[in-house]
Amino acid sequence: MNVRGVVVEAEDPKTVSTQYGERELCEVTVRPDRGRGEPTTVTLWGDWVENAEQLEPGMELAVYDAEERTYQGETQYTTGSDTMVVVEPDFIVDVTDVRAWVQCPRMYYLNKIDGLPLAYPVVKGTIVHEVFGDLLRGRDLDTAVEEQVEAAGLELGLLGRDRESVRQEVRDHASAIEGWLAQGRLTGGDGAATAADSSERDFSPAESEWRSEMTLISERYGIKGRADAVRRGMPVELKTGKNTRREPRFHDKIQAAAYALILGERAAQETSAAEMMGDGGATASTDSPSALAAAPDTGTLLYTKNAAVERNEESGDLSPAKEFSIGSGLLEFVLRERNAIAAMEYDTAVPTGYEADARCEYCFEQDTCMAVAGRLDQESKAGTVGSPIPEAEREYFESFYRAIEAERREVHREYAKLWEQGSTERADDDRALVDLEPTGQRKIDGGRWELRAEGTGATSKIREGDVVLASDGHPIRGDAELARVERLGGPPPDVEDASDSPASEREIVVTADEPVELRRLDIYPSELSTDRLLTALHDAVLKQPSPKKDVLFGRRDPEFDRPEETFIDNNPAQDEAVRLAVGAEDFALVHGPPGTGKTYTLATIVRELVDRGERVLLSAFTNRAVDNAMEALVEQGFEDIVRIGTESGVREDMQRFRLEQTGEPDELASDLRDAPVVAATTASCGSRIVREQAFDAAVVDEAGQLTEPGTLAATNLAERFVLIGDHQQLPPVVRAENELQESLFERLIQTHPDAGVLLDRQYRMAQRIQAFPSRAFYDGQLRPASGEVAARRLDDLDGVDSSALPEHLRDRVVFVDPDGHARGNTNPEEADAVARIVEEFVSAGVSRADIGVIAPYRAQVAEISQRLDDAVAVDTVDRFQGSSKEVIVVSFVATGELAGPIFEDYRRINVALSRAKRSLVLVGDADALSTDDTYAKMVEWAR
Ligand SMILES: Nc1ncnc2c1ncn2[C@@H]1O[C@H](COP(=O)(O)OP(=O)(O)OP(=O)(O)O)[C@@H](O)[C@H]1O
Repeated sequence: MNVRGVVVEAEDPKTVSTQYGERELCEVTVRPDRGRGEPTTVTLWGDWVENAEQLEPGMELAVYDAEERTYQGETQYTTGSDTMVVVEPDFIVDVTDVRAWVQCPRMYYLNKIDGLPLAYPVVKGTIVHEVFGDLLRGRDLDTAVEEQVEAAGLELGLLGRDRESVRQEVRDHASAIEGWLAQGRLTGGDGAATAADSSERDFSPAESEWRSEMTLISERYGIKGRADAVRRGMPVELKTGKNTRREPRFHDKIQAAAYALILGERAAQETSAAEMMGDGGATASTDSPSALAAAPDTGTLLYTKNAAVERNEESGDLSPAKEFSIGSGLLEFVLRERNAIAAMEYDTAVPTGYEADARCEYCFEQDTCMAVAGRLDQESKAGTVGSPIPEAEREYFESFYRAIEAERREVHREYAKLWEQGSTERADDDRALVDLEPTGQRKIDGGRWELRAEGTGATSKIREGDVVLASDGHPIRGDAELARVERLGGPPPDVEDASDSPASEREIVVTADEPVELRRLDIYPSELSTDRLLTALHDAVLKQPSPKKDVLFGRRDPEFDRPEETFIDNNPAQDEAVRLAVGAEDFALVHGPPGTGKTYTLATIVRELVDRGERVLLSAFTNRAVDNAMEALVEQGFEDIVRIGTESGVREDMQRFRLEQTGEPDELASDLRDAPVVAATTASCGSRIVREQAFDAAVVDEAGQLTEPGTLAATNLAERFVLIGDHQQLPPVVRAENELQESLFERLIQTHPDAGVLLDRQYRMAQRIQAFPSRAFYDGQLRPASGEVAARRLDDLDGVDSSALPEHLRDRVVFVDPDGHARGNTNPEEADAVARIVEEFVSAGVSRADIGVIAPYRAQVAEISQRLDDAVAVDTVDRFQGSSKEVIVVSFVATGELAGPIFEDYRRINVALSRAKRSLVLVGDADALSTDDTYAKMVEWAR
């Protein structure tokens, strides 16, 4: 029997005498059904009391395989021998965090706020893990070592390591693995070879029951992680350290046992699914194994350094592989520790080290731990050093820490949707591509797999280059692998005339470590960006010098030493912006409404800074903006740029600037170190590689779209910074509602208006088009940059004759009410009208590539796309930010009473309305729109 509910009360533990002696128990009252059900009592016995003591009203508690009894007519539950208790099951704890927590709760916390540094042991560890995966996939040892060391070229170069010595070291580690694998191949691996096992003699590892790098997510226990390998259903973990004892280290066992817990859950699910199939889809048989009983009973730790230890120096057990048995006691312990983390995180508390049996004397993190505790005024078992930072800074740290953790919970909600939502619901929510038809798979370089399938033509948030969960039907319960999306529809690159093969238009191609029957792709919720926000916050508050913090915290005004020069002679505001940016001793802010030459000004700023001998970090929220800024630099004749990014992230014409990570360490490192301009997204600024770099100035575009810690990721790396953006356009993309929604740009422009310049001349919209956005969003300060811009008309375009348009479409701004009906997030009549309007413009001579259609919802985007040629760009506002078209058609979808601002936020409507140069057509229900003040004014303007 499973019970799950919201904790109403947890009583104090009591000790009672039982037939087994004195035992502790704790009674917990929960309300099932997320707090809506009638209260019921669950009695937690023995070791589970530890978790009961951590409970607080409001937390969720799940008790699996509880025993049920009736007491005075009331049904009660109690823990029995197979029972597993989970605190806050929706909080998804990473396996490596459980391991760190068991070592020391403060270690868990420090790892979380400081991230992994660029350090040789970390890089070597990654290489050895990659080689391990390669060996499992049947690759030759020398090739694998060679290629993986090569692939880490840049990191090794930055660490001053030469390739040959690293190769040697990795080979030593890898030969331990290979030796062990070879032994496994001969004997079946469990050391108890039998005649039957000899049939396996010729199997290469790839063909035996090995899975490398298995992504495991548990809906039952709220744990996730990536097991290095799973062999015959049992976890294998690789450690690049040495261990000359017979037994694996305790916290290493914890990690393997945590995977075993999830593997047990999967095995039990598979059994019950198989049984359900067996009895024709009826109920699962009651004697299917419990998840606990189905967990593998053995784990293996591979200490690869053991093989390289000098035998005459060390005594002890030098065999690299150490097996250990996993009993239910260990699995329960792992879960209790996981629960302790979830309970502490419930109110975003900070661990002290007293929560578990931390031993500080031998801890290599002791100094850091004491310093962090001292500066943030935290309690720590290790003690503290130094004096606390100012209170305002501590408050800032704490409030952003909480905000980022709230965001993390939202990411966890995304995980939960993987099992809570059915496949259709996920597809409707744009989180998955379902009903794919597998069309083939083949092995590619490096032993990886290319998987292909035919899509249904449906769209989702999944994009090429994304890492997704590829599965045979269910991302958690089915066979699933992390995969990279290589292609999503469109003609295959090697077929010139795709019209011969219409099927290929829907072809989906992904690559993965292991083959999966490709039937479904799901968005993989990643905590990477939340992790990076935390490290940026940590670096800003704990690592930045005081003078820099003084301006950030308003203790000092930013200073300027403006040059007298003229930089841009035809636009005074832009010119002033460059002067301000070049003369900034702390920071400068450039506020650029749509089309006002932000990118042009930014490129001038970067060039001028470099001319003055400064090293510049050029950053922005999206890859697209980074590429655009680079393009503007190239147009101004500046090419000395190194671009950090993945192949799929960087635009084709900017690939030539991209820094390869693979190759000769020295060369790669100096390519990066010597570059006067390094360009990277703010997310990449938090990577191990960029986080190590230092700059004189950071120039950040799209700063209005960045959270405050997101901006800090870039500004932390430089002495001074220039933020360019517009807080009246798209705000930061965050899920939680808290201070992350306000950008640093917006905060600073409000507190230090003198440090900012408003670019007030726009080079895009005809005067008639700019009128409303200028009035509604920029206090009427926007004006056309020239008479030519103000007077823009369709007829100026080659081959266009606006008199061929129907009368009602001839004005520069028009409103069309097609009398449609919204159905959910679509409005088919409106989609018909949009398609007709687009065709009218095409008939009047406008090229399809010059027309853009914007709709508030992806469903309506899909609805309209079906009716139009691919050459017309149809998308949501977010995808249009930063671009423009000659003609823009906006579909509003909504009919009836408006529930909110349709485009989520008025800033989005500003973006939508300001993309058009010569013609803007608004398609919507005038009555519905007029129920909202802002829209009413817009309709009035457009009519
Ligand atoms: N001072 C200038 N003199 C001449 N042309 C300019 C000047 N500033 C900008 N432009 C031109 O105006 C156009 C818009 O400039 P840019 O792309 O830099 O605008 P933006 O503000 O970045 O646009 P968005 O709002 O889309 O981000 C470009 O074609 C650019 O070359």
